[in-house]
Amino acid sequence: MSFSSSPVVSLRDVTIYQDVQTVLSNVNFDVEKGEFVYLVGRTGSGKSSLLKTLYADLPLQTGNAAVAEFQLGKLRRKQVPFLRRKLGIIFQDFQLLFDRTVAENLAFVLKATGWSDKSKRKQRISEVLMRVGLDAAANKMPHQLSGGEQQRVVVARALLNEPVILFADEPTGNLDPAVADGIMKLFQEINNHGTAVLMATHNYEIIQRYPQRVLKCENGRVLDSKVEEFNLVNGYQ
Ligand SMILES: Nc1ncnc2c1ncn2[C@@H]1O[C@H](COP(=O)(O)OP(=O)(O)OP(=O)(O)O)[C@@H](O)[C@H]1O
Repeated sequence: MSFSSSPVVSLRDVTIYQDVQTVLSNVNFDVEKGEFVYLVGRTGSGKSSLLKTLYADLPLQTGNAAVAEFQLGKLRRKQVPFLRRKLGIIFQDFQLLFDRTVAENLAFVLKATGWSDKSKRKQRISEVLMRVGLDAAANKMPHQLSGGEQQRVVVARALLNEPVILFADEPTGNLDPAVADGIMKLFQEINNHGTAVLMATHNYEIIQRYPQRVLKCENGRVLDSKVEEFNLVNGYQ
């Protein structure tokens, strides 16, 4: 049995590309188990490209990176679903299936990730919906829910397989401040239960209200508040 304490994310001398364009270079950082880290930077600075590389949507071409104990440089296409099962991924646009109920949206993911027992699926769906405060919404269609409630369903979906880390790209982007705050509280609670979070955001107020370590994409580099001081304020446009 192994009780590994290796970081959930570890990058060494990584270059992030979009096609042949270099977006970020010399990227070096770790995210430890249970850590909460923000990712900031102006629009186009490379936040989404970095996240996409971490969940193997963009290939790792240069440097070494490990995520949830998978070496990204050596990852074959057929291994990608196994990596993704260890991750929770949350986008700004909700990407729910609008022709299915909330429970069916969640069941779809469970079936695709090997949950063959129907009663276990049902049980897990009710657990995650309870966790995000939406246990009464299982049989509703997504369009019957508010934007904030839809985002909670997305968070519930990301929690289905008990991920070691949540990657969230602007999860509060389209939400009004009070609803965004509710989503942040949910993230904090999930983090307090041991899931690491790496969250890209343009929302300076949220970082002020819930201060955590910050990684900042700037001029093709990633700065880390853990190792150096930098100006936070100009990373949000
Ligand atoms: N699919 C793509 N094909 C080619 N270039 C892309 C693609 N997506 C992004 N880029 C380019 O890569 C660079 C980084 O973009 P990225 O989306 O990672 O930035 P970001 O920091 O997430 O921006 P935003 O805050 O606006 O989401 C930009 O120059 C962008 O134009």
